[in-house]
Amino acid sequence: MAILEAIKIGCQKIQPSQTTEQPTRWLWRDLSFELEPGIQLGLVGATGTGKSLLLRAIACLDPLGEGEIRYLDRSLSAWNLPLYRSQVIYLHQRPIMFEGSVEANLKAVYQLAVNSHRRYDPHRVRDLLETFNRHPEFLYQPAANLSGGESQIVAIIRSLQLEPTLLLLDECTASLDPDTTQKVEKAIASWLAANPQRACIWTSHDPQQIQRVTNQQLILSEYVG
Ligand SMILES: Nc1ncnc2c1ncn2[C@@H]1O[C@H](COP(=O)(O)OP(=O)(O)OP(=O)(O)O)[C@@H](O)[C@H]1O
Repeated sequence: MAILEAIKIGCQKIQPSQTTEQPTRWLWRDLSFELEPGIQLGLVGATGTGKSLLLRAIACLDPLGEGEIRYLDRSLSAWNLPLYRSQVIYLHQRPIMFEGSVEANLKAVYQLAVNSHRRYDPHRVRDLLETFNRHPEFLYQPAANLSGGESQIVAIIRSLQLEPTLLLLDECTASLDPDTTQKVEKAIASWLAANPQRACIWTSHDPQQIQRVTNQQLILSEYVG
């Protein structure tokens, strides 16, 4: 069974002004695809073709104009949203950090009701820190002082510790050097290999990265209708 299925989905482009009479323009339309377990799917398309928007629609952060997305054979509208979001995690290029230390940021997600059955696992976090060559003292750094790249690392660890089923990686290595980027790619590959029911979707402005990490690609192009 596919983890995710998109059926004839479409998203309208936001019009510059609500008052002027303009024909509806679609970023993408009639888009259908399936994501099978074990797949790393690359979303490919020029700037502004709606790659982030598609990831955000899958994460239920932006509405679709038409069509349906199904996760584990159930329409997104039928899912309990917090439960869905505990399994399907969207990683933004510029992650939001909460106040407090790195460790406080990693622990904060367990305060959400949907994660209340899970426990913060310091051993798992230590292993993840090692993956990124970070000393355990990194946990005590104030999150407000982190660089863009360090914030991305914390956001990736924050997500991976929750063992999601589907990761939506929106240019998640954009602020990282090549060595750290490689470490992220390895961490994602290990997470994927640990459970055959997992999958992820990448967007990246680096075509070589898309070639390197993904085994399927979906090309988005402007809808001409
Ligand atoms: N909620 C929304 N509904 C419709 N259109 C949107 C919405 N949010 C942003 N847009 C517009 O959709 C277009 C695509 O934006 P998006 O960020 O998804 O592109 P992208 O392919 O990820 O671009 P890039 O490669 O630059 O990251 C932009 O013109 C943006 O203004």
